[in-house]
Amino acid sequence: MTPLIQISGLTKTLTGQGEPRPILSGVDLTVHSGDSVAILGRSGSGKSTLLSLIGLFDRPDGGQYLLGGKDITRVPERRAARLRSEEFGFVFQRFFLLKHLTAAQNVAMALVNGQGWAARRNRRAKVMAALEQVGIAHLAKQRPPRMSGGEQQRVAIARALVRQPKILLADEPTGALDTETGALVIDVLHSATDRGCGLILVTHDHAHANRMRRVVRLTDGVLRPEPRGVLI
Ligand SMILES: Nc1ncnc2c1ncn2[C@@H]1O[C@H](COP(=O)(O)OP(=O)(O)OP(=O)(O)O)[C@@H](O)[C@H]1O
Repeated sequence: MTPLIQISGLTKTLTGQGEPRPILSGVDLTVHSGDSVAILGRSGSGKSTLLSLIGLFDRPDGGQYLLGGKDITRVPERRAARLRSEEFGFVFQRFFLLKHLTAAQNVAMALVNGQGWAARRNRRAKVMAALEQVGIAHLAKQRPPRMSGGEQQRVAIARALVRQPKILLADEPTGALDTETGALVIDVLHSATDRGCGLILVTHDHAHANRMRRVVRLTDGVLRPEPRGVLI
């Protein structure tokens, strides 16, 4: 079966104010439908940089990136924007919810606005299904300031899932949560893979990483498999 994501020899050098810094020097990564991969690595090793390339927020300098078998290594921004919204769901450490909107309204923000009663009914059904999927349908009318951190992150995950993305990219999604709540959020993210979604999780938490099918470590600009049980 064609992999969802097939990355080979990806390179990226970042040019800030100082000298250009090679961050990725030949990353290989293949993700299939229903796969889950945790990316570990010390702070500054380039995990977020890699995720931004996978999520098409930026382009690599070299290597190849195939999405569903199609070469998107140098995709122009217009098509990248469409792919970002149609193929990917994003979850970050910060929840980025609008405080004055309810949970359901926050999730609905991710859907294209359609006019008329049928479009509204369809949108509402999708929103409720996404909230149901993350276990907080009962909080649909609640606003973020009255929700716990874990509940807010689940709203953010529902927002990422409502368009039924093929790939879920999560960058430190438990960074702002306590251990127990974080584990629950990892459960919710992982359950998306049961429906065929591919999940890439960047985390510092070894226990959370160990919940994924595969664990890799970004060191010296390349991804290496992390032996199970040697997570320190
Ligand atoms: N736009 C940029 N220009 C120059 N350097 C950058 C830029 N963005 C990030 N960097 C540097 O690139 C390196 C990799 O950053 P990145 O955020 O990808 O690491 P990370 O592994 O995600 O780190 P952390 O675990 O702390 O989030 C860091 O040293 C960072 O300071």
